Amino acid sequence: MSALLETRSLARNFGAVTAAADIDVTINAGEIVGVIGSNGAGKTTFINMVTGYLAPSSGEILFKGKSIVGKNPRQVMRAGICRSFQVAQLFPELTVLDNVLIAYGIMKHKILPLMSPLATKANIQQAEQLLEEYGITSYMAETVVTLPQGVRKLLDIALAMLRKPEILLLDEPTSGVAIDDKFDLMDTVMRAVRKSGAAVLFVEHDMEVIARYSTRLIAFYDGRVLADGAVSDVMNDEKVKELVTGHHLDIDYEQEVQHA
Ligand SMILES: Nc1ncnc2c1ncn2[C@@H]1O[C@H](COP(=O)(O)OP(=O)(O)OP(=O)(O)O)[C@@H](O)[C@H]1O
Repeated sequence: MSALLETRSLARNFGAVTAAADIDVTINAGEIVGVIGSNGAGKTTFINMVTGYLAPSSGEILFKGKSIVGKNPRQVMRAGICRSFQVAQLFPELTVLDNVLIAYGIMKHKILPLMSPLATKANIQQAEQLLEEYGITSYMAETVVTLPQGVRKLLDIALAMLRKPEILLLDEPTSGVAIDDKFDLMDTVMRAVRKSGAAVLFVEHDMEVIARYSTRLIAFYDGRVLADGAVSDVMNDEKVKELVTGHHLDIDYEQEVQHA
């Protein structure tokens, strides 16, 4: 079976700073790949390169066997790779409904159709369905700026899922979300992901979230892949413990994964 996404010797420098070096990562259909790494390890740089927001200095990115290096973010998105951001990319002064309608408008017409109305009955119905799937219908009339962080994150991810991507890349989906709400948010996202069949790569600092939802784990350190494999193997890797997670954690990763 050929990989859905494959990077080969992917690298990116910013002047003298090596943000990514020699990154060989493969994602297969249906995988839920967690990514960990301390601040500055290169996780966002990796996502930015794969989604066309940042040009690699060298290396290759293959999606279903074809190079996507040089494609812009919109082309990558249309090809089937969508993403969310550490800080949700939404129109903060507009309502949740308006944000969804604009996303639909851009998706259907490629550019925002200024002359044709977005708020048609059919579009609103579709938007309501989407918001219902993510459990945020009650926020429909609220402006984004007033939303709790978890709802913003869900909305951002819901909009990324609109295009029915084959791969969804999530950059810290639970950052800034209250501890009690993290699992609810991830349960909602994973339910939608399972329904769509998309593969997921998600960057996450919360090890309990990683342990519960990942089917595989990659640890980044200093712009490189330090370890890649089964969650329990990576978490028990001595280098990962020393350089990424520290020795203090006491989570039974086997148990967590089995019960996710
Ligand atoms: N636009 C940029 N210009 C200069 N240096 C950058 C730029 N973007 C990232 N870097 C540097 O590249 C390295 C990797 O950064 P990156 O944001 O990918 O790390 P990260 O693992 O996502 O960190 P965090 O967990 O803090 O988000 C860091 O040293 C960072 O300072």
